[in-house]
Amino acid sequence: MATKANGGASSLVKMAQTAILDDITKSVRAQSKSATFACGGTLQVTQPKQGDEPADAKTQTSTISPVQIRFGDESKGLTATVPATSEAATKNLSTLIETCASAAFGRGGEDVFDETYRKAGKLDTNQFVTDFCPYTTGIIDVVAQMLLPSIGNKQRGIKAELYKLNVYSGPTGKFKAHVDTPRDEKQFGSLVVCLPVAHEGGELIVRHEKKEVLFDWSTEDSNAEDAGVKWAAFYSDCEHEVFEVTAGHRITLTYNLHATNGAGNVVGNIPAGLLDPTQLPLYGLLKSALETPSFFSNGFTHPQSGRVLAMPTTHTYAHTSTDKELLRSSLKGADMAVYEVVSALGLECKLKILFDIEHEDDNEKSTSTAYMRDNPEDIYEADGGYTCEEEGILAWANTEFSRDRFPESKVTWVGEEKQSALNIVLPTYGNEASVQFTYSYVVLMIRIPSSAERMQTTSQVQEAAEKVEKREEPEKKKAKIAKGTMDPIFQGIGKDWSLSRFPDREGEAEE
Ligand SMILES: O=C(O)CCC(=O)C(=O)O
Ligand SMILES: [Fe+2]
Repeated sequence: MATKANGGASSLVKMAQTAILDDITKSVRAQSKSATFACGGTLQVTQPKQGDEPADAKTQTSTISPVQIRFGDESKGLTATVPATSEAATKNLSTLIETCASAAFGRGGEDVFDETYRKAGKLDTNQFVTDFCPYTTGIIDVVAQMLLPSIGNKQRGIKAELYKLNVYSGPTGKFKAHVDTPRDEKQFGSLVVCLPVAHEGGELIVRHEKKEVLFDWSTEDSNAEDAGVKWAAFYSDCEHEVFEVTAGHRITLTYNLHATNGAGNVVGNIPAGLLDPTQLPLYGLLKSALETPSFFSNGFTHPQSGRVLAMPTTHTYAHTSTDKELLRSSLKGADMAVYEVVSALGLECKLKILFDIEHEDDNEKSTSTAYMRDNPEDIYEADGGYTCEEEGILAWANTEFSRDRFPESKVTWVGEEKQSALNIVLPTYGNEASVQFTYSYVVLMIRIPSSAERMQTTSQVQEAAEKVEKREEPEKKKAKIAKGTMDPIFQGIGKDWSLSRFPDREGEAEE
């Protein structure tokens, strides 16, 4: 009987445990957002000792030097250093607090001052500078990983924009429940950094659905071991509130967090002007080639005339089976340069994934063929019995094909890596099409129009440019000439290029 009772109790415990685990699993799986809508931490502050070695970039630690805030009118600037460790530092900190104007908040699209709702002081970013940097401290990397989970295998980046310095002072400093107003559609979150200054109360609470997280940064002694720089980041649309500061001063730096494409995902999405492809050495080389009439002059006798340059990439790429956009945006180094340059020159450029498959022919002789595919999963359909008799340049843009199906009259392979590129496929996928990630080289398929087509385009472009130039005022024109004296054609490896680099194989093979 006793055993049975015990058994009953233990199965009840088990049931309860299972229910809790179920809840946890559901909460995690339901939505990443509800599982992690806020995160935070502490950076310990150490006073630099004389003769200290500068921090080693490799050993990123959560320890930082005291934070400095420089403020004040021109030629009357002061520096407040926190934690304040001297009388002079405490005096400057008091001046900083006095300098802060009342902070408003938005209500119905207007800035409102209502101390029952928000009682705080503020400095705008044109009134102070600080040496605190959320990037070098590692905060931004943590936030990116916690709050901006990758889409597919695409990890986005964060632009943290310093917004205000705020002071919530005792006994009644506060900010009642609100959500932050996004300043553009890329703003996804807010970061609050609380400086080591003694205060009581002033907890930050962040709510999402029925969950809430409390950040209590109060400290009696800003030099105490558990003091330090505290931070919290959360999605802007989560309601949050700063409880009353009952004593001391709670001083914060706030940042608006914007999502960016992140390193590794920028190709094809670079904001205008940020990267100038005409400054890349390859630009001059390719531009002067295109301007040379004998460079692939006749093209291919089809309405979609021209020639395709097939350029295997110098790096391998991890890619999912479905997202072609992702593949383009993650091109790196030299491959990225090629893509940006050919796009800047108005050439069409498609990406094909390069696979190498071993076949056994009728005589059991093993051969290997490079297949170019849009989709890694297609490889399984292609393996064995694959024919592509009909395929050719007409379909280059849209269909899969194998390298050996392209006579040199249509496609020219470029790049020294091509042999090894064709031999290397890192088969991280097994024999099941369900495995999502593969690594492979990619081929940049660049369509070079015939020289006639090129000349037409150039003269159209020139005509349009001349028309614009005629309309320009003389001053503007002068400035333009002065700036443009250094033609990119004559820069970098453009100088070394010669026609002999393009043997006249084209002539032989032309149809
Ligand atoms: O100081 C804080 O913890 C939050 C401040 C805040 O919510 C804001 O500035 O919008
Ligand atoms: Fe807020």
